Amino acid sequence: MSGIAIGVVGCAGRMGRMLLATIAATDGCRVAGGTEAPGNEAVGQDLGRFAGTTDPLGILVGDDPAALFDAADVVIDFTRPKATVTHARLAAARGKALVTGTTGLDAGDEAMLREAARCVPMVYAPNMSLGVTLLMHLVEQAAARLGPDYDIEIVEMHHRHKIDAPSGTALGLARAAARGRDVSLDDVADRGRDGDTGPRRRGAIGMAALRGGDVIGDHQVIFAADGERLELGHRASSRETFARGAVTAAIWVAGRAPGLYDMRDVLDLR
Ligand SMILES: NC(=O)C1=CN([C@@H]2O[C@H](COP(=O)(O)OP(=O)(O)OC[C@H]3O[C@@H](n4cnc5c(N)ncnc54)[C@H](OP(=O)(O)O)[C@@H]3O)[C@@H](O)[C@H]2O)C=CC1
Ligand SMILES: O=C(O)C1=N[C@H](C(=O)O)C[C@H](O)C1
Repeated sequence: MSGIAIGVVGCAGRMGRMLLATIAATDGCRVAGGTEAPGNEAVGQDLGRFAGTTDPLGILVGDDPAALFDAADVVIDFTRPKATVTHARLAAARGKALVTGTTGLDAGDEAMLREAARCVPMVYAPNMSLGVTLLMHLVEQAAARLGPDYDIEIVEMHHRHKIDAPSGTALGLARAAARGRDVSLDDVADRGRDGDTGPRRRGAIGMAALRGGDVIGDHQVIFAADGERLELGHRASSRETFARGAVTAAIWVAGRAPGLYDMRDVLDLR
């Protein structure tokens, strides 16, 4: 069979299903298989059910990620932080490329990803859409030009099922703004205000998270000064935009040198 063989871990999830459908519809690649954790009711069912194809794909959902890594050239992971760390270790052990869009990883999880990426190529990005990748670039430039008289606030809204806050994208945008100002985000982040907060700290980068309904992903970055406000934003109206970015990343990363890449590398926006 021809084309890059792409496996999907977490293939029955919201992004997993969209990824299967996108791989099946994209020239130059094919579905190598998919997994869910042992005990998940999707295990043993035909992948076509989750890809939304009219015909079965003839591949069953598995629960053994090592077998999937062996069958694939690249694996895409949109799961949970601890599962992502396991998958990154497996990628390194099996010598296969990994694309991961999972958010909510802590500093230790990210250190594990960097370690695994010493052995294999890996793309890790909190938002795989072209629009958000460009937005991060624009936010960095705006933050560099406007300086600390412009208070930076980031507002995000997502569906009621989302389990991490602020979103990975909001943190990525905050990091981009901090880069633009040449400061460390850890020193200036203000991740949610409540109660007797006192006045705003000069130079702080604020983040606020809203949750509700079926919102796929809205992000707004506000630069508020005396007399004016600049607002840069993005609204995702379909998960397809993330899936297309992830499949583009999978095709791009296959056969690259080991290293930890992000969507700026994939889309040549460095
Ligand atoms: N970078 C980007 O562009 C985007 C990133 N995301 C991120 O992707 C992640 C997933 O989002 P979403 O698809 O909405 O979430 P879902 O909960 O719908 O999907 C996650 C899937 O992974 C499964 N899973 C959990 N643990 C394992 C494991 N060990 N092995 C295999 N499968 C496992 C879950 O199963 P179970 O339900 O049984 O736990 C579930 O089916 C989140 O972190 C989200 O923030 C989302 C959209 C875009
Ligand atoms: O959980 C989601 O749905 C999304 N998560 C990502 C994030 O945390 O930034 C990206 C996207 O906004 C959808």
